[in-house]
Amino acid sequence: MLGISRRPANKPDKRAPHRFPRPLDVLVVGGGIAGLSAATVLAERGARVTVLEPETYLGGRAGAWPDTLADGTPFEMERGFHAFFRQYYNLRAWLRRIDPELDFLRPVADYPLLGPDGQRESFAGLPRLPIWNLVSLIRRSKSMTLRDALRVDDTCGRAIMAYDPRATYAQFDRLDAHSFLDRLGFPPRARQMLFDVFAHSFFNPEQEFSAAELLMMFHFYFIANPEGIVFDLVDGPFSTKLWHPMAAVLERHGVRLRTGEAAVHVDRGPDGRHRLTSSRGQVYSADALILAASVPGLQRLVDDSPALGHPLAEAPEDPGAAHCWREQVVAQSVTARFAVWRLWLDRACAPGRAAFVGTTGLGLVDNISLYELFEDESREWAARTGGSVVELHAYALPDGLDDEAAIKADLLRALHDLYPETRAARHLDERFLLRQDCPAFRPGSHPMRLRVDTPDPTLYLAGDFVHTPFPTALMERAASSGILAANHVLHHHGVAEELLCSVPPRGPLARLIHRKAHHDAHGEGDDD
Ligand SMILES: Cc1cc2nc3c(=O)[nH]c(=O)nc-3n(C[C@H](O)[C@H](O)[C@H](O)COP(=O)(O)OP(=O)(O)OC[C@H]3O[C@@H](n4cnc5c(N)ncnc54)[C@H](O)[C@@H]3O)c2cc1C
Repeated sequence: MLGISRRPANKPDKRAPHRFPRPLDVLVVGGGIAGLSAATVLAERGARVTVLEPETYLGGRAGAWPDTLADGTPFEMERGFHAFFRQYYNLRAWLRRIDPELDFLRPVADYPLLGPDGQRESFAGLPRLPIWNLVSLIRRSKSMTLRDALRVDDTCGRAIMAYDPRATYAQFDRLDAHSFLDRLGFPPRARQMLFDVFAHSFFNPEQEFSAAELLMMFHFYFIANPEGIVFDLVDGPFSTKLWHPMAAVLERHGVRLRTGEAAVHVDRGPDGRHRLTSSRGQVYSADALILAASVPGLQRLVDDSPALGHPLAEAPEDPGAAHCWREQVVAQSVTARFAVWRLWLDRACAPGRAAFVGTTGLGLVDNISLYELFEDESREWAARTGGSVVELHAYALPDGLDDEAAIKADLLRALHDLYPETRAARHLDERFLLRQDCPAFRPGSHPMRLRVDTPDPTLYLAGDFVHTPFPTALMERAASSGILAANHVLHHHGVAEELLCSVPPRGPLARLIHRKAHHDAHGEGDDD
């Protein structure tokens, strides 16, 4: 119905060989989701893969490391709570390597949104069919009526239903998400409950976030998502449930995992292959190089490696391509800082609390999760002590707010208001992370967005800041771009690509509204 379903995003050649015909050395820079997914696909096809990761653990921003509580309990601390949405097809297909049934994922029955004055919205029980899920949400929402929905600005309302990878960016990339939502004209309460909370989840402040990128996110998470607006959680620490098993899979395929070792310089060896020097002074040679580092890591490496981006033989028809690519790398940036605060409380939260709630209009806080309700380590600790493990996130922190005590005071106020039973709780332990390493999607930045391929046919990029030719975001973009990078290497050597899947590439009204753009775009799903 309405052409809305999961669909292939590429067409692997079934007649092509499945494995590399000759040995191929590949270096992957970065041990996050993007780098590890690229490494898996290439190693499965017979490439000799080495992964370099400066941290002592794998997983990047979804990583976890060992720590010990004040009471002596060992635990794994993470970069923060992560939601695994059902339409993360490529991430899930990759994670099936560690467990074909994905038994480590636990469905979340509901994730309420809480706002000021006791406002509450819920995603439970919505129809799975796209558009009707949104209509039902609006119909039952207390913050708006259907009449309000019919009063929204025509152009902006249509844009939500008509995402198109060309037309949407052409029309809305230079506008910021805040101005777009102003123009949309939702009643202020509904805007706060249904839109602001969503926009904030991508770490970028609304005023500094491309409206086109926000529209792509609406499309990916709501309008074209055939799985329903639901997600799953990992039932244990990411290290034990995801990255240790994934490391075992990779090592079985012969991948060399080099943690605690960063890439610091890349040039060409006398044989014309990539020659990479690591922070430990090791030198690695490779036929292909995949850079799956964070934005600052990529920029540092490119800055310190003047040869990067230049193919062995410069294409005569495009002699400045490497220079332009290097400028594109410089143009990337990270967005505002965010805070993650995990607390071990000496008493339980009230029965009936949700594992995760999104929040809006309550100060800095964006969400609260109760770890003992879904994560085995915290469940055991809570059962033993009678306590509770609470994590609070605050994204897109205002410029200049870097006082840890002030951020904590604000978060605590919200926790006490929403969960009054925590007011009397003692903090038995805590961990506070203040970071700035999520990519910025500034208004007008789309033309400078990096792609997986580069001017050098042996050099590829991956990461959640890299453009993919079908709708993706966050972890799904990291995994998809990693597999795309691997696919480029496979294709270059005549080997069959890995299948990728996607939600529909365009919104339900896109054909009607952007008929010309659609005709120009030829096949489904590829706007390149
Ligand atoms: C608090 C928080 C909550 C989140 N919640 C969600 C969520 O609910 N759902 C969701 O989908 N996503 C969520 N995300 C986003 C998600 O974590 C990222 O989109 C994803 O992990 C990005 O993966 P990546 O591989 O692209 O980048 P990264 O994870 O950043 O990996 C890049 C790696 O490169 C390494 N590196 C850097 N420099 C070098 C170098 N010179 N040499 C070698 N390696 C280098 C880094 O150490 C890092 O490990 C969240 C992120 C955070 C921080």
